[in-house]
Amino acid sequence: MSTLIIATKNAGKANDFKLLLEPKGFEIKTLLDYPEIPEVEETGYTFEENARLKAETISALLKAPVLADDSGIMIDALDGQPGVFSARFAGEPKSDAANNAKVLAMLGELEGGSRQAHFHCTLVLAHPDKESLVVEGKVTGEIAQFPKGDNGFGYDPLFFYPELNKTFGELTDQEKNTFSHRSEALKQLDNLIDDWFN
Ligand SMILES: O=P(O)(O)OP(=O)(O)OP(=O)(O)OC[C@H]1O[C@@H](n2cnc3c(O)ncnc32)[C@H](O)[C@@H]1O
Ligand SMILES: [Mg+2]
Repeated sequence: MSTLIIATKNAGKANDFKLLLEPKGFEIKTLLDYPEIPEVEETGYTFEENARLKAETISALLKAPVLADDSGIMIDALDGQPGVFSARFAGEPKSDAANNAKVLAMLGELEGGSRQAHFHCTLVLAHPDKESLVVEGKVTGEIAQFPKGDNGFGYDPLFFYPELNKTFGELTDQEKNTFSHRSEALKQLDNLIDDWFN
């Protein structure tokens, strides 16, 4: 079985990756299993720059294959904000509740059609001796008028997905991992990963 280290400390993402990759035969570890690894500063201005920073830095340190995810939510009415700054949109310390409250306050009374948004995910798979692989995925929806559902993490309770008439916070793990930006990106990676590993 191949071990794959995910360069994340986000328990919600870690859960998504375990559900998506363990059935494919990978043993998944995350930075929660390597507390000695220092924080990688996300100094990039694009998802790809940040995902590369996380994957390539940790892969060099651990001398092992490492997958990193940089993701976020982009809201049309806010010119794509919070985007790359999604994790800390409402400042430090990072708080999902404060981020969601800030988004709702900024959108105010805007109606459904004007609340379009999408989640974006860039994945970078790095190896000390190989060119990194880069893939991406997205999913489109709307920002709900108020948070709904306790599942998932981050902006999931605000992200209304019209196809299922539910927010991502109301989806089961399996539903989220069928339709999410992360699963879209992993489908792209799936076509490439076997060749890359061998
Ligand atoms: O960098 P790592 O350690 O992976 O964890 P992070 O939470 O800081 O992750 P990012 O830098 O990629 O920031 C992504 C933010 O975008 C939001 N986000 C990304 N994917 C999401 C998802 O599937 N559901 C809800 N919110 C999501 C959430 O607020 C994340 O904190
Ligand atoms: Mg981060």
